[in-house]
Amino acid sequence: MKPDGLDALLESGWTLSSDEIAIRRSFIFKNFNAAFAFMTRVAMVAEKLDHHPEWSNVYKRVEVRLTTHSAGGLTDLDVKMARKMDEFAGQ
Ligand SMILES: C[C@H](O)[C@H](O)[C@H]1CNC2=NC(N)=NC(=O)C2=N1
Repeated sequence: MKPDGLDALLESGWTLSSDEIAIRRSFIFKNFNAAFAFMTRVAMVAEKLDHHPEWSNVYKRVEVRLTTHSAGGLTDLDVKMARKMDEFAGQ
């Protein structure tokens, strides 16, 4: 069952994994400081929602994968996190 809002995310830069259990996006910032500031802001939301991204950072790039481990697929929480990330990244 696809969560509400997923299609809009997929039209705005997020991509669905081939097994359809996760979405991904690559964010590029102006420098490492901006990338790390983004990650810090997202970390606060992740703790609040008890929903955590899989991500990696190299210099000014942050690669994100969102899925709900307990559900084995995508839920409303992934959509919520993706929207927050887009907002914080100015996307
Ligand atoms: C015990 C704790 O609530 C769970 O492990 C939470 C933490 N963060 C989580 N994050 C994500 N992405 N999926 C989960 O199922 C999940 N579960």
